Amino acid sequence: MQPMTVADTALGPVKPGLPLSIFDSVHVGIDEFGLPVRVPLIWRNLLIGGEPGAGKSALLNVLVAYAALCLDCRLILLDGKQVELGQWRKCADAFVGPHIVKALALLSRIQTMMDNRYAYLLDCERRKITPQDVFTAYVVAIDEIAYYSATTGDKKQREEFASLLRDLVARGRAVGIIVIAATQRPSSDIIPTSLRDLFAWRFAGRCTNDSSSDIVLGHGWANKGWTANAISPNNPGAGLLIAEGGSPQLVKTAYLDDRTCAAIAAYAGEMRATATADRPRLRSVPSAA
Ligand SMILES: Nc1ncnc2c1ncn2[C@@H]1O[C@H](COP(=O)(O)OP(=O)(O)OP(=O)(O)O)[C@@H](O)[C@H]1O
Repeated sequence: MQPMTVADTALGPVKPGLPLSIFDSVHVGIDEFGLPVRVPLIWRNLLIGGEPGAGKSALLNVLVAYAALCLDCRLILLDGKQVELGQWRKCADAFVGPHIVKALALLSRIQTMMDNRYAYLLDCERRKITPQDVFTAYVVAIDEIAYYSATTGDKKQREEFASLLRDLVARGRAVGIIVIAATQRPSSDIIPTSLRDLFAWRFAGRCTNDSSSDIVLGHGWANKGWTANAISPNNPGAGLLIAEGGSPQLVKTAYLDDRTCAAIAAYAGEMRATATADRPRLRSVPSAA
């Protein structure tokens, strides 16, 4: 089977006739003028915050769908609810549900891989991964940070999760580890400023107040008139997107319903099985929680 192209997926424009690549920008939706909004993910991380029902998982699924169709990218999924990202589990190197011990083991392994990749780059006198590199990028998608960092397990485990996550977000970019994390609890205990500022991209779906919106976007934006609290609760998928150093932009995210996700996941799973049959995978953690 041939790798899927943009014409097949309508997920965003890349070079016609070529498979999707994580080194290209990902179509995430449209702006208030109806123009496409694209986000380059490689060498960056993305934080998604907002109240329940704001459309966080929907955006996460759009991004994971794109990544699943990229043969130059592997998937790691952590989802306390299991069903938000569960459709992509067959495309993923690892899928962890509501299991803090497995989540910690998985993040530790990724941390080791990250250190090894840096050692390799150092030996090569290089600073970051390139499209033709010996190793592929990883998208680490987490639906509900707070589940692992503030809800499940004991205090030590939650703190260890927060610390591993912070390290991956802080150091993973250059070696192709892209963290995309969502939370319905944009509060300072879950997203302290020091962690928030490590995310190059931040999307705030509707938030319950200005302060939650600022916790996702950055301090002071609400005072300047940019608050995700102003987004209608009847408009899921609408939110403010900000890139590091930029200003917020109103976006309505793309949406893939469950059937479409299932179809893309089946296609991507088959494509990956064929393409990566001879490659080692990050398989130490069993694929179900
Ligand atoms: N971009 C979109 N366009 C149209 N509808 C959307 C969009 N995003 C989300 N929705 C609708 O909103 C519903 C809730 O979205 P979603 O599950 O992504 O919210 P959430 O923020 O992840 O909620 P929770 O925090 O409770 O998991 C979806 O089932 C869908 O019907």
